[in-house]
Amino acid sequence: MTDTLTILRPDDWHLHLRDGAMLEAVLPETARHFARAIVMPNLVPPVVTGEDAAAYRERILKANPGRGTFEPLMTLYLTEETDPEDVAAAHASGLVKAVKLYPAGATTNSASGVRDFDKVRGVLDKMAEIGLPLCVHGEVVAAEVDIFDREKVFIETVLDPIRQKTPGLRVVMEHITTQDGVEYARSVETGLGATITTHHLVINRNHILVGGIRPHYYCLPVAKREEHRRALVEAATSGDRRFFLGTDSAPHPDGAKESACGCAGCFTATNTLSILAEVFEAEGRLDALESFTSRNGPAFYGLPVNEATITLRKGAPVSYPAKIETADGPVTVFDPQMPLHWSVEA
Ligand SMILES: NC(=O)N[C@@H](CC(=O)O)C(=O)O
Ligand SMILES: [Zn+2]
Ligand SMILES: [Zn+2]
Repeated sequence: MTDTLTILRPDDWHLHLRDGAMLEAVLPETARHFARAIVMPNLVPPVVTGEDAAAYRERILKANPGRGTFEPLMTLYLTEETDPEDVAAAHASGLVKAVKLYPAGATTNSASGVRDFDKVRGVLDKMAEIGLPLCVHGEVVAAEVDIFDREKVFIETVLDPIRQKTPGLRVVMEHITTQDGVEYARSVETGLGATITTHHLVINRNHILVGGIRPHYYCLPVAKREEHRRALVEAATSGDRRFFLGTDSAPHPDGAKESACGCAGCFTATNTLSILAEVFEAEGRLDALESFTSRNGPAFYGLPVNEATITLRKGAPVSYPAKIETADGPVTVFDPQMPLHWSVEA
C-alpha cells in the first residue's frame, strides 16, 4: 500500500482571496500548499482595469510576508465597458493571465457583470487574437430557468454561441457541476478546459438540504444530483488534460452564511489537498492526482509546471481547524464529512 505520494507543487486555477483583513487571514491557507493561483476579480468594486489588477496584486504580495514563493495570477472582471486595448496591454505586460466573465446577477458580487454578450464581442475578439483565456461562470440567470438547470442551459444558449462567434477564443468553464459540463468540455479537442472544485467532488445537493438546511454547503453553481457528482469525480480522476483543479475556495464570514439569505461559497483552502487525496485514492487513481492539481492547469495556460514538490503522507486522521479566525469574524472550513488520512508534509 502506498503511504507517501510526492507530486509537483499544486496550483489553484480558481481562487477567491478577497481583500483587507479577509485577504490576510485566508492567504496563508492557500500559500501553505499552492505555488500559484488564478485570483478571482469579484471584489467590491471589481478588478476591472489593468491598473486595478496591478494594485490588487501588490496588496496580495504585501499580505503574504515570509511566504515569498506564492505567485498570484491576476484576472480582469469583464464588464460591458471593458476596453480591449487595456486588456491587451495588461496581458502583454505579463500582469494578467485571464479575463473573467460573470453573467450579471449570477453569483457573489456579479452585479457589474455582462447582460448583453454582444457588447463584449470586441474584447473577446481581441482575446482570441492574443491568446488570452476567458474564464466563465457558466450559469444563466433568467428567472424561469430552474437553478439546477442553469449550467446546462448556459452551455447551450450562451457558451456554445460565444465560442462559435469567436473562433480561437480559449475558454475555461469554471467550477463545472454537471455531466453536461463534463461532456461539453470533452467534446472539444483544444482551447477549452474546465476547472472542478474540491467540494463538488464530495457533496451532492442532499448535503445542502437533508436533515436541515446547511448553509456551509451552499455555493454557486449549486451542487447537483449524485449522478453529476460521479461524472465530476470520473473526469477529475481520469487524468484528461482538459480538467484541472480550481478550488473556488470562497470565504464568507459565518454571519453572512448562517443567515436568512446566506451567501454562496465554500471555504476549502485549508484542507483541499487532504480531501483530494482521499477522493482520488477511493477511485484507485492516486496516480492521476498530479495531473489534476499540478500539470493540466499550467498546460492549458501555457505556463511551466512548478519545480518544487510536495509530499502527502497517509496516517492517522488529519486534524484541521473547524474555523479560521478573521477580523471580520470566523470562517467555517469545509467539512467533507469523512476522515482525512492524507496530510501534506511541512
Ligand atoms: N462560488 C461561490 O459560491 N461563490 C463565489 C463566487 C463564484 O465563484 O461564483 C464567491 O465569490 O463567493
Ligand atoms: Zn463562479
Ligand atoms: Zn469562484
